[in-house]
This record gives sequence, structure tokens and C-alpha cells, in this order.
Amino acid sequence: MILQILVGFVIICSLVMILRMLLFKTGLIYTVKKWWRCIENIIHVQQVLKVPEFNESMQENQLYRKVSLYLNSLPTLEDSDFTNLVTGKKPNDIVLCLDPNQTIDDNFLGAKVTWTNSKSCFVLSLRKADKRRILRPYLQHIHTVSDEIEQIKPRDLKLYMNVKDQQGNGRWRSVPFTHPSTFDTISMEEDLKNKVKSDLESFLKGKQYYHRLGRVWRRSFLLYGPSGTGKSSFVAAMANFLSYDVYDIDVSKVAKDSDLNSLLLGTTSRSIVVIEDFDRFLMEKPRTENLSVIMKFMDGILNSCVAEERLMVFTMNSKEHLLIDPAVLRPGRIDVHIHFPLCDFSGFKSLASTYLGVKDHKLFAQVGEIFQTGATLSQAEIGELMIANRNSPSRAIKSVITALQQTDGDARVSGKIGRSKKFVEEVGETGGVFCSDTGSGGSGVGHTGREFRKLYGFLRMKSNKVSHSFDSGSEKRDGR
Ligand SMILES: Nc1ncnc2c1ncn2[C@@H]1O[C@H](COP(=O)(O)OP(=O)(O)OP(=O)(O)O)[C@@H](O)[C@H]1O
Ligand SMILES: [Mg+2]
Repeated sequence: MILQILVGFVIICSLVMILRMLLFKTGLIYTVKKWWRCIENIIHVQQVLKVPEFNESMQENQLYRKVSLYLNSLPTLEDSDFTNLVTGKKPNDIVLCLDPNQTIDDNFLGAKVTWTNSKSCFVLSLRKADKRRILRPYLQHIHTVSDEIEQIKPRDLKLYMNVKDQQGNGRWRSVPFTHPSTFDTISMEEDLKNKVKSDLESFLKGKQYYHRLGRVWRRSFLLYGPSGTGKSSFVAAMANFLSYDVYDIDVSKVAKDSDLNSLLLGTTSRSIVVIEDFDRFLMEKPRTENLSVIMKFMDGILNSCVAEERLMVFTMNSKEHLLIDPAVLRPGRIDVHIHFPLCDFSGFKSLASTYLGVKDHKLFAQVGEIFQTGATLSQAEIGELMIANRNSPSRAIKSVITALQQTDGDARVSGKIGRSKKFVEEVGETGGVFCSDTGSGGSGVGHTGREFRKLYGFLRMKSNKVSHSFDSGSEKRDGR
């Protein structure tokens, strides 16, 4: 009798083992699981919630981005029936990512939830009975996890551009931001570069400070100088340095001020809002409501109701046009002014080092002499000549010499924009002024009191006429 029971037990165990093997080996288990899920869905009343990619005004829904990060990090993604494999940021990286129409499960506080990647939205399905208990903490959990992921791995940055939708209203369209520019690749005076870097670093840590002052946590920059001197590349370098998204506003595509308003409100924190060719905008639309929207945004009134931690960058070829509306320059609106002059000899050497890998060359002395005569080119022009002749540094330098010789008498040489003087001015919280001048070899922080007084006197003198301008004086110091 006992023997019969034992034999029966062994047979049952073997059958269960065989059935289990059969289920797993043949993949039948997945079919069974699927059926079971269907039955569960029928038994339990489900609550379905959608996370659309865009909100009703067609601005990007930031929760969508967070959910996407979160779901793509779930271990259940690896175990699901199928998923997508794509290359990551590094060439050898392979990452899993949800396929459209793919469904994956997640567990939170003992409750099971299901996510489906539908067209332009994620659909969350959970039992109605669990909703009250887990929904809020679950969404909070998604926020926390996605923030942690963003801190560990470099964010996939985005470049947003404003486009018009079918109704003619502006909305953001994004593409991955992959501009390779960094502060290392930009030819610019080292002291100035370091000064900007430390300014950005202290901005990143400045949340408490700004709030203590009752100010919105944002900072604005004016980059001005002739075409091809690196302003746009500098914005890209700033974005890469901070890991911030870039919102590039093309003001010519902004039909009405309410558009600009909603575009600005649609920008998110940890971003740089760029308005290129601001001088052209001021010339074309002086004193329009658009300008007042931008000024309100600068003052933080508009953006105080949405996320902070953002930079606003204006680029322009000449500060002259700010005369049209000096109020734009008032301290607190544009905190840092950075001048991008045409290339000088030290800029040329730095370009030769990065573009040609040449730190010294017998032709350098000749190049230096030509720069002394006042000839100059933009960094973009010199860069192009170097790229075209990169296989032969001598040929590259000779072509730069020839091009420089041809610039004699060029309007740029006698232009109003100083060339070999580089500086950054700050008219921020303290109204202080820092100057970094290559001509004197001084550092941005360590300039002499005499230079500072000279500059400050100049600022006061000028400020009666214009808001702030520091360009003059370079001529004298450059010996021109
Ligand atoms: N200071 C620089 N250092 C290194 N490369 C530079 C520099 N300035 C310009 N370049 C090169 O020249 C090209 C054009 O530069 P960029 O677009 O940044 O100039 P820009 O000042 O924004 O010109 P624009 O006023 O016409 O918009 C870029 O490809 C960049 O690599
Ligand atoms: Mg540009």
C-alpha cells in the first residue's frame, strides 16, 4: 500500500516536471500567462490612464519622457516576449527599448500594473481596487527613478525648434541634440572660458541662493560679435556642459505674442532658451508685444509658474541695436555679456592646435606679424581653411596667411567691434563688473585695481548714454 502511494507520488512529480519542462521549453508558458492575464482583466475592473506625448497645446508632456525612461529601465523589459534593441550613446552600447504596441508588466506595493506603448502615448492599466492605494505613490516612484537614471547616465539631450502647426500656432518639435561642441573645442581666451564655466557651475548649485533673494532661478547671457566667431557653438558647448536641452526660438516663425507666450511657457527646466540674432528681431519688431513677452520672461514673471533652472541666451552681431530698447539690458535682465571678437593671433594658435594638431610652426611668426597689421578673419573662416588643408599644416597656414593678406582694408578691420580684446561683463545680482583682457594678459578674476577702475569709470560714463558697453578702450590697448 505504502509502496503504491510512493510510486503514485513519483509518477505525479515526474508528470509535473515533464509538463513544466514542456511549458517552458516550448514557450507554452507564455501563452498560458497571456490567457491568465486576459482572464484576470475580465474578472477585475481595470482603470486605464493615458500619458500622451504632447499636451493639448501640443507642448511636450514631460511625464511622457519620465515614463519612457522608467519603462526602458525595467527588468521585465528583458523578460518580455519581444522588445527592440538599439545602439546606445557609445558605439558598442546596445540598449533595450519598448517597441510600439508592446505591453509590459510592473509590480508596485504588491499590485500589478501593465503599460502599453501605444501610438504617441503610454497606456497604464491597473486594477480599480488598487488605484486609490498605489497610483500617487507609483507616479512619485516613476519621478524618483527617472530622476536617478538621468543623474547616473548622461541625459539624451534634445534640441527643440518652434514650428507652426496646421492652425498656424507655434509648437515645439524636438530632435536629439548631438552637437559635439564643448568648451575644449572652442577657441577662446582660457581665463574667460574658465570664468564662464565656474559661473555655470555656481548657477547649478544656486537654487537656495536665488530663492533666498526671492528671484527666479535662471540666468541670462548675451553673446555678441561678428558672424562665425563661435556664438552658436558656444551655446552648444554650454548645453553639453550643463546637460541641458536647447530650445531654439526662431522669432520669424512666431506669428503673434500669445504664441511666443505659450512657447516660452512650454519650455521645461534644465534647459537653455536661445534667441538667435536678437538684434535683427529688435530691428524688425521694435517695441512690439513680443519684446514685452520676452522681457517678462527675463524678469521671471512668466516662468515663475513653471519649472525653473534654465538659461536664456541671446546672440547678436552687434550690441548697437540694443539702443532701440536699452531696457532689455537693464541689470537683472541680461546678467552676463560675452564678446566674441574676430580671430587674433592667440585664437589662431589655438585653432591651429585643435584643427591641425600643430602647437608651433616656423610660419607662426609671419602669421603673428600679419595680425599685428590689423588683418583678421573670423574663426569660422580660418577653421574652414584649416579643415580644407588639414593634411598639410604648412599649406593650411599659408592659405590662412594669403586670406589674411586679402582682408586688409576689409570693413571688419576698421569695424566698430573690438577684435583682440575679450571680456565678460557681469551686471548680475551685485551689479559688479569683471573683465578678462587678453591684451593685458590679466585674468578675469585677477585684474588690477587700475584696470577695474578704468573700466568701471568707462561703464559709468557710457551708462548715461547706453545701458552697458565696454568695447572701446580695446583700440588703445591693442596699440591701434
Ligand atoms: N571660437 C571658435 N572656436 C572654434 N571654432 C569656431 C569658433 N568660432 C567659430 N568656429 C567654427 O565656425 C563655425 C561657425 O561658428 P558659429 O556658428 O558658432 O558662429 P556664430 O558666431 O554663431 O556665427 P553667426 O553669427 O553667423 O550665427 C563652426 O563650425 C565652428 O566650429
Ligand atoms: Mg550663430
